[in-house]
Amino acid sequence: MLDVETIDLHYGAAIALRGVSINARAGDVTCLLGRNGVGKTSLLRAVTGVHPVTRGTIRWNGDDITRLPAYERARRGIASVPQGRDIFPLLTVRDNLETGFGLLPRRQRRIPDEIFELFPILGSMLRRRGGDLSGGQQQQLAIGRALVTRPKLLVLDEPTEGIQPSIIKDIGRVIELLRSRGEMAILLVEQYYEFARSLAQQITVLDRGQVVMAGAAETLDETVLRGHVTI
Ligand SMILES: Nc1ncnc2c1ncn2[C@@H]1O[C@H](COP(=O)(O)OP(=O)(O)OP(=O)(O)O)[C@@H](O)[C@H]1O
Repeated sequence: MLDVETIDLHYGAAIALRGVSINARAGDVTCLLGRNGVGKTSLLRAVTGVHPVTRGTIRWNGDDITRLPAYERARRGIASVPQGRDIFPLLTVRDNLETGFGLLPRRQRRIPDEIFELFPILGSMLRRRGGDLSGGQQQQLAIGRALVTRPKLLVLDEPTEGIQPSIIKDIGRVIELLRSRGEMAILLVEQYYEFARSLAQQITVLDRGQVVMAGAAETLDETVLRGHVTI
């Protein structure tokens, strides 16, 4: 279980998050919604340890991880699928998948077959360079790469951005499958409202760095929710 408690986050003197709290538990997709620039990516950076918080606490399965470096959080099972995917363009698909091996004990350093069952395209493209893949294929690779580390918290930043509808459906199916096993917490940032709504058990809405709405997806008023996320 992830517990983010009243965090602030700054870029220099500018405040990007103010008193933000959010939880994410195994078996749920927790979706973070909000317009452009409200702080969604900043919250994910705080969780993954890419950017420090200036106030508040982040706990993971009861441990205070607020000051832990990103690699130590990754080692504890927090994996990230970043916005823009960050695929290494000159490395092959296999090499991209293997970049997570450093976190794993030696005996676990193999790519689970399951990743090729979830994303068959990756199996057929293992020797291709990452940069030669389409945007949708790169997104699948980014998710596959995160799964290689056997995460317990999967953090996804706008996985549908710039992706064709058929691959969006595939990605949605994979997220739902991973969730349904009940072993993984999934924290999803999305701008594509219907996609988010169809997957989420919990929803938190940010506006100008603050939480303006939060709760179980079915309890939130659709009209108010849409009002917060549409431009
Ligand atoms: N590295 C940075 N340095 C300075 N300001 C930043 C930096 N990254 C983000 N910001 C600012 O912090 C605020 C929140 O940005 P953030 O990227 O977290 O929002 P977001 O909700 O993820 O937006 P988007 O949907 O566009 O990705 C914005 O005002 C943004 O300009």
